[in-house]
Amino acid sequence: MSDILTPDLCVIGAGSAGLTIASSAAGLGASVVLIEKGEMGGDCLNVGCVPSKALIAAAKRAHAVRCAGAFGVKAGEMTVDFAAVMAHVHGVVATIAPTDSEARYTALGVRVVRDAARFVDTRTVEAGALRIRARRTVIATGSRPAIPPVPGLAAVPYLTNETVFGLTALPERLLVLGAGPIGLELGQAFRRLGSEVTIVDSGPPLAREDPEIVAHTLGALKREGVTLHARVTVVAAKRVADGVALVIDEGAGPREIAGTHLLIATGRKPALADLGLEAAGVRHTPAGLKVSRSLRTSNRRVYAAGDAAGGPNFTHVAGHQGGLVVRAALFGLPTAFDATPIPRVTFTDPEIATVGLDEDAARAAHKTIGVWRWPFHENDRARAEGRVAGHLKVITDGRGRVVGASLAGEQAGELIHLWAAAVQKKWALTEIASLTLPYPTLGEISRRAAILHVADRLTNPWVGRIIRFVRKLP
Ligand SMILES: Cc1cc2nc3c(=O)[nH]c(=O)nc-3n(C[C@H](O)[C@H](O)[C@H](O)COP(=O)(O)OP(=O)(O)OC[C@H]3O[C@@H](n4cnc5c(N)ncnc54)[C@H](O)[C@@H]3O)c2cc1C
Ligand SMILES: NC(=O)c1ccc[n+]([C@@H]2O[C@H](COP(=O)([O-])OP(=O)(O)OC[C@H]3O[C@@H](n4cnc5c(N)ncnc54)[C@H](O)[C@@H]3O)[C@@H](O)[C@H]2O)c1
Repeated sequence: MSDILTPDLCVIGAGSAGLTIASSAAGLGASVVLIEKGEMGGDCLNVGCVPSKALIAAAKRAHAVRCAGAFGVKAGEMTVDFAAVMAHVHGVVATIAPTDSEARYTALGVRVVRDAARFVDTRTVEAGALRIRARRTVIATGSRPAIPPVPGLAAVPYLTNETVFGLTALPERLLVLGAGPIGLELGQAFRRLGSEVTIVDSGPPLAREDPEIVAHTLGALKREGVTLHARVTVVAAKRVADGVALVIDEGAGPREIAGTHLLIATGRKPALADLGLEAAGVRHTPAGLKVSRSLRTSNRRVYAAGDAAGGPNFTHVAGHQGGLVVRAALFGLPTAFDATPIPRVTFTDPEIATVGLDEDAARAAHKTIGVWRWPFHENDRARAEGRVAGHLKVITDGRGRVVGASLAGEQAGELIHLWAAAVQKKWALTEIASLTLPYPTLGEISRRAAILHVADRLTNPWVGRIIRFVRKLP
């Protein structure tokens, strides 16, 4: 007979969501069982954010060496040692791994079970020889690459984020299917490391972002030699002598583009297979789980968080949702997940960062809006660094409160922090205009955009009247 555990909380999946939930719940004194069938740390640590950003960091160094001549620095002929690049990537993963490890979570008081979990009834989860009958269970099983139904694709070798970081040799000619964050981040990184890169998408690149912002990154990719075919029909995939070919149609009939390797980056699907959701009474569709705003499933004892809950698929969203689930599951407190004020960053060069409403959504939500832009080429630090591509775009409501911001440019992922605070705390743009910020920094871009709004207000006829009145005073 199997052992039965009866904790307060059973968490399935030790990725960003599951780890946040397990550590916070254990820290609050709850008894927690955390079940993981693969690597502790999930996608982000092992095959997602961490290795991709480490690869991007190596590629950035290669690019900096190539561009050094513009600063009067001659570096000689540059070579990339791909094995050493991958050693750096795996080294970064290894340095972070102890934070997410079984040993650390056990020390925090969490019972870690290394096995596949599945529901056997509405309350009980089975993992190997164990049965866990918890007060509340959380599905934090993440997502897997969604493989599109392109004819012939199943018969050709392809990479996904789950295998690309295992490459031991630099792909000579890399085809990337999908121009979302994964396709563009990895496509640019491989190009900088020396691959020929062609990216293909059936829609627009980075469709969720503002096209005027995305344009800066697309310009950089083109200048660096990445070929992009957007809004094309992908007819088929097939094997060719030295690799793989995609048959695409851009309106003039089908034609073949070939590569030595193919990377599929066409989105994600929640990882829900073999979880016994029927036995659990957890309703779901092929698109994912049905969850309420408080992240509760159709079974009142079962919650979901992170990619498994349907996204948006970001580590900080998984962590944020984890916090909400702990509040709801342990304390019965009301919670509601709202994706709008959560920022996101695409780590291309230039980076793209966004928070809140875009211009169209703001127009739909507010009677009047303000749109304020400031370009990087007007910033002294950006000029000194030779990093002048990009601009900031800020959206305000009729009362001058910040409802959204988006930018492409150097360190956009850092610069968005101020705007995330402004959106989340409902600051007026005048508050940012009134800040005194250090010179010369990229962050001054934020204040310059905000000052435009103040200047606009100063053209108000009332301001002239006040000045004329004050003039008359002794
Ligand atoms: C290439 C790439 C780059 C990314 N870059 C970024 C980035 O820069 N910034 C960002 O915010 N986000 C990024 N993301 C997204 C981020 O990785 C995910 O949003 C995040 O990992 C989701 O966390 P999670 O806990 O929901 O799922 P996961 O991290 O996927 O964890 C789920 C865990 O559940 C386990 N599991 C599944 N089923 C079972 C089962 N039946 N029993 C036991 N265990 C199970 C899995 O093995 C896995 O370890 C990136 C993703 C990819 C693919
Ligand atoms: N910097 C980050 O935070 C970061 C980085 C990487 C991934 N992620 C997360 O992971 C998620 C998945 O990333 P992604 O880039 O795989 O997905 P995505 O959904 O963002 O983009 C997929 C792209 O593939 C295209 N596509 C889909 N089917 C296609 C087909 N049959 N033929 C051609 N093109 C097709 C879509 O039009 C889309 O542009 C992201 O949405 C994001 O949430 C985040």
